[in-house]
Amino acid sequence: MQPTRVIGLMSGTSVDGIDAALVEIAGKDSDLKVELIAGETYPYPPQLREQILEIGTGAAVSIADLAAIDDAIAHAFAKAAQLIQNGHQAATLIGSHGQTVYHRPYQGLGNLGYSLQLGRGALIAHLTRITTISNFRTGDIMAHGHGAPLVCKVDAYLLSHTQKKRCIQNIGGIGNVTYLPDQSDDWLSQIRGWDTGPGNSLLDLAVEHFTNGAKSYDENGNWAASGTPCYPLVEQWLSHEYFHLAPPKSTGRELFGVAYLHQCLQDSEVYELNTADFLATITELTAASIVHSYDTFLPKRPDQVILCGGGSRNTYLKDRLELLLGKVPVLTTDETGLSAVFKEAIAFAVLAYWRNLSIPGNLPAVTGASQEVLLGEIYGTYG
Ligand SMILES: Nc1ncnc2c1ncn2[C@@H]1O[C@H](COP(=O)(O)OP(=O)(O)OP(=O)(O)O)[C@@H](O)[C@H]1O
Ligand SMILES: CC(=O)N[C@H]1[C@@H]2OC[C@@H](O2)[C@@H](O)[C@@H]1O[C@H](C)C(=O)O
Repeated sequence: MQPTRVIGLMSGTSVDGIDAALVEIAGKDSDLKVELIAGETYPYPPQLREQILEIGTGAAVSIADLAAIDDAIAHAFAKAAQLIQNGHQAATLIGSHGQTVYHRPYQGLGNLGYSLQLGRGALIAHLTRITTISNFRTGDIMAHGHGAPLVCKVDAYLLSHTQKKRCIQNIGGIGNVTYLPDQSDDWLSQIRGWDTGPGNSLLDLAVEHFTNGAKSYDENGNWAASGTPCYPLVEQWLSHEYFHLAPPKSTGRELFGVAYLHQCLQDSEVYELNTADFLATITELTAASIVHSYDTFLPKRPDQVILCGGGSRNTYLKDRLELLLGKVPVLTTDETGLSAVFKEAIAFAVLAYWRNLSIPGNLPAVTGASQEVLLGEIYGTYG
């Protein structure tokens, strides 16, 4: 069978830009093969980014303005799809995650979750003339799932190991893990995954706060590395109920966003921390919450932790994780041959490919859904 050329498009909770991955996909499950032909991040126009962040923090918006923002995001995604194909053979399918602006996890029967991704697939298909699959989270939510994390089944087929138990840890705005047992009998049913809590979201907001918006992240963690974490504060913050909630669980900037950062700043006042110490303490919270969740919710620590997402570039954060994990080696997916920065975009290309072949994309043991379901709505093109 000829491989299928697919574009995966993703903008995550950091709202730093649109990750586009042009890939060739073949196979279905254990024979799944993905080759990255091109990967690029296209920054949002600054005004659009501001609007997205604003509505994400609960600012009032008229329906007309919401429609305009939805379309502006779809235009930016379509442009990314067109640019990534330059100089390459064209794709026949797009998997577009869209831009999450609101996520309310499942809260029990009668209260399905609600997860809103903007950048409608219908417009992306119209603008690119390529069949586009979007709205990936709704199917799982309909089946009483959280609709997140969704990358776990893709991780299973691209990153599991015959003998090693692995944690694939994404550190985006929010952190999420896929626990992959070694490929013994029944390994698929033992896969777990959940959102670990803040990834870079609080750190990015803190850097923006301290630089009056001049900087949006702590490059390589250099600023935090020049400070010292305040451990009593980390302990205090780790008592947040989210960290103690058993999976399935998911979260977003609604919980670990601006309001939470202000709480952290207030909590830190009694310790009279300087800026670097505060950043070191926030970084420590990210690292400690990840390790705390493994120790609380996994049968035992994995043999390897494999990082992906922009946070895998934060060397100080990686060092802290290594220290807290003791003997467990910490790698990045780049070292296994899968791009750490484009892994999520690649995952949505695979999820679209599966949807097109009518293969379910969710793992009920991860999202809490009552069954496997097809993920994504298909938007074709009209003449
Ligand atoms: N060199 C670097 N040093 C430190 N941090 C970095 C570096 N490069 C990227 N980052 C961090 O990674 C973030 C972007 O990560 P990523 O694109 O994986 O997030 P996302 O996909 O938006 O989020 P999510 O996975 O929650 O949806 C940036 O906001 C920044 O905090
Ligand atoms: C609602 C939403 O967009 N959630 C994202 C977010 O970013 C990281 C974490 O929270 C994760 O659960 C999810 O994205 C990844 C791609 C997922 O669904 O697997």
